[in-house]
Amino acid sequence: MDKVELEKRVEELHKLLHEYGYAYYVLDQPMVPDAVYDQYLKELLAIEADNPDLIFPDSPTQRVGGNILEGFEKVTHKTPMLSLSNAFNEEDLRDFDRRVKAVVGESVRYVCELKIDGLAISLTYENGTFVLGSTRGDGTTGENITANLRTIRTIPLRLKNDISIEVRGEAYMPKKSFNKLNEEREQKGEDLFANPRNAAAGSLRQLDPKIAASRNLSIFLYSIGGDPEQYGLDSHSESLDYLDEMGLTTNKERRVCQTIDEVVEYVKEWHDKRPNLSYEIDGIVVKVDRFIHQQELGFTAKSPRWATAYKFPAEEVVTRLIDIELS
Ligand SMILES: NC(=O)c1c(N)nc(OC2CCCC2)nc1O[C@@H]1CCC[C@@H]1O
Repeated sequence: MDKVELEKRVEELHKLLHEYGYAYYVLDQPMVPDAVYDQYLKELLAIEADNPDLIFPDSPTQRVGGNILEGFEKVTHKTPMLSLSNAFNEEDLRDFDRRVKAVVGESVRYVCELKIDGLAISLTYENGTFVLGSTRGDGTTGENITANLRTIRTIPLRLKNDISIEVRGEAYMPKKSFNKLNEEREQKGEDLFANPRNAAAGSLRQLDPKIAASRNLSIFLYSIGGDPEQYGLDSHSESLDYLDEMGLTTNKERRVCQTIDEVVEYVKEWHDKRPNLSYEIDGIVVKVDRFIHQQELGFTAKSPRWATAYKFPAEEVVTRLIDIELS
């Protein structure tokens, strides 16, 4: 093939492999057998080996970087990554609802989301390509962990549309991966991670991306940084559907609630269903849905007045650490 035909073939292989990867990792519905995926990947690797100028940052071959970093650069977030006020019981939720209605009136609508117990991160895409990933840090300044985030298969290296957008979410380690990792560490006499959140944070702080790649991390995205209305969106629930359309992963258990009674119902339902989840949650996040209402409510110094986190009590499990000490 001449150069032009090679470029065309590389573009075709990118498109195929991104589509197969999305179906496999995000939808959990493989489109082709692994052997077919591997064969296309091998073809792309061979073309890239002979034509390094055809290696692009969003190539599926560029997920696990080669070199080990010296350290992490600092990243200043364009808009601060806020924290959440807490609610500990039904009364706190109803107080939140009263405070919200005092400002925006009776027609307020909420979105409830599972509160993923992981590490808050930010992803920046330019013209559809993933260019920067960082930790929340202190809310204003985080660490550049792009190389490690590229290894997370549910983070697309290229969006469905060539938009520029910053999105925020929670990177997490599924319970099964956490237990398997601790079993391996126990075999090797290494100290254990206390919980999946620490394991995810520890994995994303590795300077060698190969280690992060081996930890089977995943992610749920839950908000757009900056002004979501620039994408023609009027509410938080719409923005989550928009992220889905872009090929980003959001948590499908979310629910739009027309009243605080429905919110209370959702909280009770997930308090009972929590142990069956394949990942850990530490509560429910309740957000006012319409952006005009969010703007009327505004922020305190560190968290929005239009959102709160209902915290579940710590899960009643005897941790493996105690098991080991007693054995
Ligand atoms: N952990 C979560 O699942 C979660 C969520 N589903 N939604 C938000 O909304 C942000 C945006 C407005 C203020 C907080 N934050 C979440 O986690 C935050 C990140 C930093 C502190 C909380 O853990």
